[in-house]
Amino acid sequence: MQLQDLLYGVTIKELVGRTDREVNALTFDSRKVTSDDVFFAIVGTAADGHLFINQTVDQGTKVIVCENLPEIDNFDVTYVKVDNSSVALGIMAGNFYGNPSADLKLIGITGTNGKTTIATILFKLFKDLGYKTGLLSTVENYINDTVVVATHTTPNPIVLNALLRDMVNAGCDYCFMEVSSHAVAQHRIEGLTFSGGVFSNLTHDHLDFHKTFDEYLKAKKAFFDVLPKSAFALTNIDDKNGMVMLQNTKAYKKTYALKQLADFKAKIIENQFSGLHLDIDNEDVYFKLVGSFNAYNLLAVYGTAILLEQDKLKVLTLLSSLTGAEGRFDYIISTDNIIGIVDYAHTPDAVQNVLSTIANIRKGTEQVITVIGCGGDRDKTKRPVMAQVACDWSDKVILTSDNPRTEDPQAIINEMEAGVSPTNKRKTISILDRKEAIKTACHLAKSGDIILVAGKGHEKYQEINGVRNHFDDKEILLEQFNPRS
Ligand SMILES: CC(=O)N[C@H]1[C@@H](OP(=O)(O)OP(=O)(O)OC[C@H]2O[C@@H](n3ccc(=O)[nH]c3=O)[C@H](O)[C@@H]2O)O[C@H](CO)[C@@H](O)[C@@H]1O[C@H](C)C(=O)N[C@@H](C)C(=O)N[C@H](CCC(=O)O)C(=O)O
Ligand SMILES: Nc1ncnc2c1ncn2[C@@H]1O[C@H](COP(=O)(O)OP(=O)(O)OP(=O)(O)O)[C@@H](O)[C@H]1O
Ligand SMILES: N[C@H](CCC[C@H](N)C(=O)O)C(=O)O
Ligand SMILES: [Mg+2]
Repeated sequence: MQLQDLLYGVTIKELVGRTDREVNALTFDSRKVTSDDVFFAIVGTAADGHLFINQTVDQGTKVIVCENLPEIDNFDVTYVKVDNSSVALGIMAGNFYGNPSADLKLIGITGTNGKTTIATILFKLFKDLGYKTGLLSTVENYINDTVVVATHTTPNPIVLNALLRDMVNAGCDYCFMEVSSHAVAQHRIEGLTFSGGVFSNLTHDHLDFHKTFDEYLKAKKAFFDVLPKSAFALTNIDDKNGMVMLQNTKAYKKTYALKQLADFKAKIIENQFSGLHLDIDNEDVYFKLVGSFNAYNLLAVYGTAILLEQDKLKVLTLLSSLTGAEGRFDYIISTDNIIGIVDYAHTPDAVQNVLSTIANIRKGTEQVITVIGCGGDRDKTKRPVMAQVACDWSDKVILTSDNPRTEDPQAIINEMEAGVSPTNKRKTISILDRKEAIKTACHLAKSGDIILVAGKGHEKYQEINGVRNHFDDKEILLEQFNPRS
C-alpha cells in the first residue's frame, strides 16, 4: 500500500520526506521491524518508543510516525509528526486493512465485569440465529468457526484490524468485541466504526493504571462518546454510572434495568444452581446461567439482539439453552457431593456477586470455602478489599497466589491479609502454592459444602516472573473430586 493512502484521515503536524512509497507492514515494536515497515514511536508505560527510532532506521524502516522528530541524517526515510502516535496507529491500521469495521456490524461491550460473558453469549446467539459472526474476547477470539488465541481483552489496533479483516473476508455479518478501559485509554479502538455499544457496570479495578475512579470512568465513557449517530448506546441504569455513560453520546440511547423502569426490563423469579428463571420483557423464560449478575448480562444480550432487529421469541428461545463463557461460575460436583465452582471474579464487586449468589442459593447448613489470590503488577488497592469481601461471605478463606508476575507472592498475600478484620482472622489461612491451597480446600470440605476457586477462571497458566507455567483451577478440582458430572 502507498504511504499517501495509508495516511488518509491522519492529522499531520509535520512531514519530512516522500509519501509516494510502498509500505509492507506496520509495527510499534523495534524488536519486530523488518524493512519497508512503518514504525510508530509510542510513549508507553514502561518505555518511550522514540528512543528506538534510529535503531529501526538502521534495520531498514522507511517510515517513522512519531510525536517528536529526531535529528534527521537519513533523507531516504519519511518522518510523519503527529500529536499522538497511538491515534495515528489506530487510523492507519484501519486504512491498511481496508477499514473492515465499516463492512460488518461491530458491537463493543465495556464495563468492569460482564464483558466476556455478554460478548460470548451474543456471539453464540447470533451464530445460532444463522449469522456468520466474530468474537474478540479475553478468553478467545473467533472468526466464525475458527478460533484464534487471545493475548489481550482488546488487541492492539494492528491485530484488531487484521482480525476484523479476516472476519469480513470470511463473510461475517457481526462482530462482538470487548472494549477494555486500557484499550480506550491507549487508543486501540481509534478509527473503528461501531454499530453499537453496551455498558455493563463500573466498580473498583485497574486503579494502578487509571489512578482515580474518575479517570477510569472517563476511559469507559470515552468509548460511548465516540459512538456515531447511527449506532445504539445501551446502558445498565441500575449501575450508578449508567446514565453518565449516555451524557455526551451521539448514538441513540437505550437502557436496561432490573430495579427500575427501562427500555429492557427483567425480574428474577428464581435463582438456583440449575439456572435463572426470569420474567424478561413480559416473557417467562428459564436460563442456564446462574446468579443475579447474570440476569443483567442476559438482559444486555437480549436488548442488544432486539436493537439489532432480531425476533424477540426466537432470541429468547435460543438464549434459554445457551451456556456462558468458560471459567465463569463453572461448577462440578464431587462423588461426595461437594460443589466446586471456578469463577473469574478478580475484583471486589465480582467476588461479592459470586459469593452472594452462592449465599442466596445454598441450602443453609453447608459451609462455603473460598480460595482466592490477587494478581501481581496490578491494582494493589483492591487486594485488602477482595480479602475482606471473601471473608464476609465465606466460612473459610484460603489466601493464595494468582499470577504474581514480577511481585513477591508472599508480599501480595500480606497485603490481602491486611484487609481482614480481627473477627474474620480466624476464618483465614494463607497457603502460597495455589495447587496446595485448592487441595486443602478439598480436604476441608464435607458433603454438601461449596468451594469457590476465584480469580483465574478460564486461565490455563500461573504467571511468575514473565513465565507462564501450566495451571488450571478446574483441572485440579477435577483431580481431587472424581466428578459425578
Ligand atoms: C499496561 C499496558 O496496557 N501495556 C500495554 C502497552 O504497553 P506499554 O505502553 O506499556 O509499552 P512499553 O513497554 O512502555 O513500550 C512503549 C513502546 O515502546 C516500544 N518498545 C519498547 C521496547 C523496545 O525495545 N522497543 C520498542 O519499540 C513498545 O513496543 C511500545 O510501543 O501496549 C502494548 C502493545 O499494545 C501492550 O501489549 C501492553 O499490554 C500489556 C502486556 C498488558 O499486560 N496489558 C494489560 C494490563 C491490558 O491491556 N489489559 C486489558 C484488559 C483489562 C481488563 O479490562 O481487565 C486488555 O485489554 O487486555
Ligand atoms: N454483570 C456482572 N456484574 C458483576 N459481576 C459480574 C457480572 N458478570 C460477571 N461478573 C463476575 O465477574 C467475573 C468476570 O466476568 P467476565 O469475564 O464476563 O467480565 P469481564 O468484564 O470480561 O472481565 P475482564 O475485564 O477481566 O475481561 C465473573 O467471573 C463473575 O464473577
Ligand atoms: N484482565 C485482568 C485479568 C485479571 C485476572 C487475574 N487472574 C490476575 O492475574 O490478576 C487483568 O489483566 O488485570
Ligand atoms: Mg473480559
